[in-house]
Amino acid sequence: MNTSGATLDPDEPKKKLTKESFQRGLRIFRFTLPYRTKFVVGTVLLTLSSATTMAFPWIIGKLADTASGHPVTLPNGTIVSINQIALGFAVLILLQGLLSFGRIWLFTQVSEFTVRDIRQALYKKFVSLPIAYFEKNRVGAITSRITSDVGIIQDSFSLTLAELFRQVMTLIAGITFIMIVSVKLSLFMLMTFPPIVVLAMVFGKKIRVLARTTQDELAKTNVIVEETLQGINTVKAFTNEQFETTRYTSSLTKTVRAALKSNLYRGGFVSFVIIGLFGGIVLVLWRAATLVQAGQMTIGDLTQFALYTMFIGASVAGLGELYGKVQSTLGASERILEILDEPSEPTHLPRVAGLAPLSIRGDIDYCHVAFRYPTRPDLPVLKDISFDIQAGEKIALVGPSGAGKSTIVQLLMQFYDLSEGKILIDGRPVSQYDLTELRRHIGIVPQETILFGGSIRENIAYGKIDATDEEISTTARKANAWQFIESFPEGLDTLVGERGIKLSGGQRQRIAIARAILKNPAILILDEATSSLDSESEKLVQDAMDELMKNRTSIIIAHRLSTIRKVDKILVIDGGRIVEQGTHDQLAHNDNGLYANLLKLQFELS
Ligand SMILES: Nc1ncnc2c1ncn2[C@@H]1O[C@H](COP(=O)(O)OP(=O)(O)OP(=O)(O)O)[C@@H](O)[C@H]1O
Repeated sequence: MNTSGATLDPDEPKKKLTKESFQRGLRIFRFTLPYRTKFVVGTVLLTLSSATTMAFPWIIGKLADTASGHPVTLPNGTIVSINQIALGFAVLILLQGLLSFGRIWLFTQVSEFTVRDIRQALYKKFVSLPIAYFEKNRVGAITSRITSDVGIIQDSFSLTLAELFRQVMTLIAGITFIMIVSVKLSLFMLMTFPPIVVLAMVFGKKIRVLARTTQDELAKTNVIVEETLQGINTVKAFTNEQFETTRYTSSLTKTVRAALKSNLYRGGFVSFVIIGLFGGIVLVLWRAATLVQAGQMTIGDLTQFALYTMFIGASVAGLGELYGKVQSTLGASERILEILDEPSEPTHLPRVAGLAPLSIRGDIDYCHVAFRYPTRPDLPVLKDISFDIQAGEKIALVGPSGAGKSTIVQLLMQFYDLSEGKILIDGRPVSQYDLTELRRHIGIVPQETILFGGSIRENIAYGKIDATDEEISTTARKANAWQFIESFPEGLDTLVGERGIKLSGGQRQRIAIARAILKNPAILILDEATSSLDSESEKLVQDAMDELMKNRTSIIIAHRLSTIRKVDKILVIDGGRIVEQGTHDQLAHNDNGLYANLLKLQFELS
């Protein structure tokens, strides 16, 4: 392991090779089933090409014998000349080239198609997992499943498997051949192997531990880069460039120290392999030479023996490396399968055939709802929340930060299961609705509008994927967005930049409103932005929201109390409970009430 980071996987300890992990890991092979014909033909080609390679030392031996006066005689008595052997050799090499090409082409196809299918299955699984899953797992760790883990599987289908197969074949065939050539010499040679293998395993283990330390250190340096670049404004605002550079440098130094230590052992290992392996070969050759001298072996046999011994040596060394790769592959495949086995949300995408489209009036009823987030089970966020909204009514949730307002509306979307109580829509518990159908009828304008990196047109059409241009422009007008869209030279085709950074906050909000208008939901959730806009944008956004709320059941999470004077009912939330409810006028006159206090506070602030 060097510091290139190419094999960086900080969270992923390699799996121990056990029977269970092997069996579990092999389940990834079900993805190759559709391409099994290609896989089988590829394996046949691989077998043949390995067999041709194994014939090389044999032919070279025969050439040496013919040259030294021991020609090959066919069963019918014909003597084979050097030219004929060389011609046969050339044909074999040609064949080997063609077989290798076929094998690589077929295995590449199998690996590319399989990996595409695994990525597809993973992505489909990601988007269908419940929100709670993403809160329990870091997004970086999840995305590395679809990138680095799948990459490891790809390597293993295109290279590792073939290599493993070839090395094992080489080892078996090599040992068989040298046994045929000279049993005595083979036993002598094989005796030198066990000590080398045992020492190599001890070395290998130490190197793995050190390589992992290097990976961990490297991961830490990457975290610093990521953190500081994401928060570059904060770094600059606090003039901490020098501090961060020093922090990064000291982390880099640790990485380099770890990498050097790891590579010291690695270098030692390589020189040990060279000395051990080649030393062994020299020892065997010395023994073989004495046998030739004593007339117990021909020069051809000696040549064959030496070449097969080198093949065996190379395959033993190769298998050591492959062992590590097989471990990584099994680990990666287990992690991928773990995600694929996660239970999805019970959505029905696309729509179930024959299911009548759901129509919703928009009556909402919260009955004694209590809730704790799955990631923080000891913190009751909502306690006994009960209220009802008639279809078409508008209600506002107000209260201090962290009171539980956003949580209340998230539960309506069924992003989490309730801890206690129930929520009814049109008199039916939300849990009984088809999740996809239900969410189709709920629109949301979130506090922080996240736009996707495409054009304004695509971002508005996110509310209705098949919307026509006509519908998009009408909607943009209703959302008070048309004016600024028109002022851009590229109009609807203007690209909004990553997460919409090329637009102002007010413009982003109006796009989000347009999106929601296009979706045309029966129930609407408006999570008011906390950051205030200038009064002109504020008015534009407010008017757009009013347009959006027409004829829909609307829940507004309000931060600016001035915007909710006209709503039918205000619920004041504090500490996960409804502490007051009523119209603006009723609550404003309750002098000791929280609402009246909040109102006073905002008045003073403004
Ligand atoms: N995904 C989450 N996992 C765990 N706890 C959460 C999660 N989201 C919110 N909380 C906690 O739940 C409580 C209520 O949060 P919520 O976002 O509902 O408050 P809010 O009233 O909407 O606040 P604000 O006005 O600041 O948006 C807070 O204590 C918060 O820390």
